[in-house]
Amino acid sequence: MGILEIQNVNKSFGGLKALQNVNLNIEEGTIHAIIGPNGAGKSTLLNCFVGKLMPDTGTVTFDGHSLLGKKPHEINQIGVSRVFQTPEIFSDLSVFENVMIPCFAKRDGAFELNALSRVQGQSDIRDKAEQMLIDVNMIDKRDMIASSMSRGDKRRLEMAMCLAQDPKLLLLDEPTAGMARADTNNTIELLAQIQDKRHITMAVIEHDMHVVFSLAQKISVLAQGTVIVEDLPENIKGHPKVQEAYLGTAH
Ligand SMILES: Nc1ncnc2c1ncn2[C@@H]1O[C@H](COP(=O)(O)OP(=O)(O)OP(=O)(O)O)[C@@H](O)[C@H]1O
Repeated sequence: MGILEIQNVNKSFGGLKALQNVNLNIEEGTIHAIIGPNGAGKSTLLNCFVGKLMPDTGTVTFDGHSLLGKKPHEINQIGVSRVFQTPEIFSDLSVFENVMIPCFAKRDGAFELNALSRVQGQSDIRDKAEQMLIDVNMIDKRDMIASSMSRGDKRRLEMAMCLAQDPKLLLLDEPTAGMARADTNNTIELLAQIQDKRHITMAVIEHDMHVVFSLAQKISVLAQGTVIVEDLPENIKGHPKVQEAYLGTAH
């Protein structure tokens, strides 16, 4: 039994079959990479996990709950958080203020912009925000303004904001896209550290094979809307079907 189970998912856009009979199981506590050439259907699949797209047929079940028909915020509340290519942070706020926002939202079920002004005395929120920053090794940067940080540090901050929601599953959509090598390595280290410490399940869509093979414990390869291979990383590299899928589309 996986924490996320996808069965027989199909999705077409007009005459284009973007997903065809997709089956995928993500085991609890693992990092599972979803790879494949451009246009293979990776983002379409991810969008079916977060309530952005409704499959035409099939089921998507997370921790025993069907995700189909649920709104993105409802999916988030049952424990699924998504990390985008560009870190989603509040640029004008400090690192610490950024992390307090999801702490309030988790505690109160919603966040009001004026909540930050009445943070004095809210020691539970402050303690939690501090812990999140310690967990991502950013406590020394708590007073920095978010916009002034490197891409890798912005990613680190965004991860602290995600962790504040106490997710059971993190969906990462090309988390190192456009990063310099140093920031990419920094992000790999961070994700490995988080998984090691918190055993959060992660599904990662990624083109950078250095990232994929550094992190993934299981890899599903999508091509033309179908999962062509699902296996351990050591069996993926030389797999003839994978090589065929990537021929001419090397990244
Ligand atoms: N909203 C849409 N309307 C029409 N076609 C779409 C839509 N979204 C995706 N597609 C098509 O579905 C197919 C799969 O696209 P998708 O973005 O899921 O692939 P991908 O594997 O994420 O690609 P990439 O690695 O380039 O991001 C592509 O042919 C794409 O053009």
